[in-house]
Amino acid sequence: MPTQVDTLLHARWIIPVDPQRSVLEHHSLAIAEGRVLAILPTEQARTDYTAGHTLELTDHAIMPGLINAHGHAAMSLFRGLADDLALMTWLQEHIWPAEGQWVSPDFVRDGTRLAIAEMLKSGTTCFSDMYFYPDVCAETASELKMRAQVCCPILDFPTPWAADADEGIHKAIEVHTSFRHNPLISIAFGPHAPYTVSDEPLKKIATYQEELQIPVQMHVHETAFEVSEAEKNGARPIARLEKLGLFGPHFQAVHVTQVSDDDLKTLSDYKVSVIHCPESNLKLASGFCPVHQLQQAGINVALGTDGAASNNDLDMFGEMQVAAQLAKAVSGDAAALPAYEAIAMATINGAKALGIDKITGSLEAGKAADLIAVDMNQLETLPVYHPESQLVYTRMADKVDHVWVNGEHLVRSGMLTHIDTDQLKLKAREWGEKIRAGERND
Ligand SMILES: CSC[C@H]1O[C@@H](n2cnc3c(O)ncnc32)[C@H](O)[C@@H]1O
Ligand SMILES: [Zn+2]
Repeated sequence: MPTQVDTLLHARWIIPVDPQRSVLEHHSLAIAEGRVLAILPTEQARTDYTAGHTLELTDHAIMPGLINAHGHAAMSLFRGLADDLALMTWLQEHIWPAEGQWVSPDFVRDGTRLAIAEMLKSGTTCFSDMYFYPDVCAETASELKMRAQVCCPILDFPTPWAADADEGIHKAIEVHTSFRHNPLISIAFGPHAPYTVSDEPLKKIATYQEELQIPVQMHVHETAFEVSEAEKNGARPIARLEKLGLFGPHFQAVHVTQVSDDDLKTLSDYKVSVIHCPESNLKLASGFCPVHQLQQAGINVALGTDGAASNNDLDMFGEMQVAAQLAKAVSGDAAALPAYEAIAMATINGAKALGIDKITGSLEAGKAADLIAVDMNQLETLPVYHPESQLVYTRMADKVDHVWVNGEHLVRSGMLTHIDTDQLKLKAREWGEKIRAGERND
């Protein structure tokens, strides 16, 4: 008797992102109760399983859903507001004033919805966020059935979310408590950067991290300016964070464009993950993350888009392509970051960084059914010798036909099944008009 499952997918290729780096041809994937039940040859699957829903994906590659390991989802409403500027000018003269004027729970809800729709449609099934009103972000992700790590912002100075760092820490613990039992959401501390959070709150975060097992994500060594200014005050940020007791496998260092030999050893010794955001680093002229060097030191490197205000999209396929190309240019080695490794960075390495690799990040029996099907039957993808290469080196975000998160079919034939995109566009235009006119109506 064949086993009854919820969904059966017969695919031309499956890229499970397993340690063997296998690409399976003419295989099928069975989904039951939100999880991957089995991956097996299609011929066998047709006799072993029956399903409520069956899809013949004859021209498709199935792979794990992409994990966007760093971003600021609600900033999608600031997309294109301030372009062609260096990080500190962009932040201090444009973005922080705009955030002071516009950020509210409604702004975060509308911006996060817009971002989630964009991410899902382009194959992202899990994102990490760091923004004000993280409770609203977590609620929105959960409502839209998207997996997320939500990092609660902590800064020394007043923001729309908290008066100071102590209040930020206190509120982070409250948000952690509220979402502790949500299967799609995990909560992290989000101390913004070494130059915006002083030693005392950082020590408190280290203590609470250990006690409550809450991960920590922070912008670290984003620019040479950040590092040289910190050195004038006594220490490089990585050395300072180590001394404050913040480092461990739970720590996610975003950007890391500057690394000395000592920095490299510290990150590797403490098993810190690095989140590489190549497009944002290029656009803000922040520097180049030495991915090849980090990987050779055994450091886990994941990928993120950063916010749409510094990118200007949330397309993880684009991020894989730029990461692979940039690694070759920076190291002078065309073998640096081959396509397969770019895919691993955008999937299993992201899951490892976020501490959810037992749940997602690869296609294995027992893991959540977080996966995507990409149409390879396109003028710019044919013929297909190595599907991984096509997925990384050509434009693929608009070829994502199907997306499942936790077994829920959220994108079907390129269309979001549960989100009204016309409504989202209307809201985005309304915010754009208000922000352009500079008028606030609460
Ligand atoms: C703590 S809430 C997030 C805070 O970070 C700002 N931000 C967005 N992108 C970057 C970046 O690349 N480096 C540093 N800070 C960034 C965002 O505007 C919020 O204020
Ligand atoms: Zn960022």
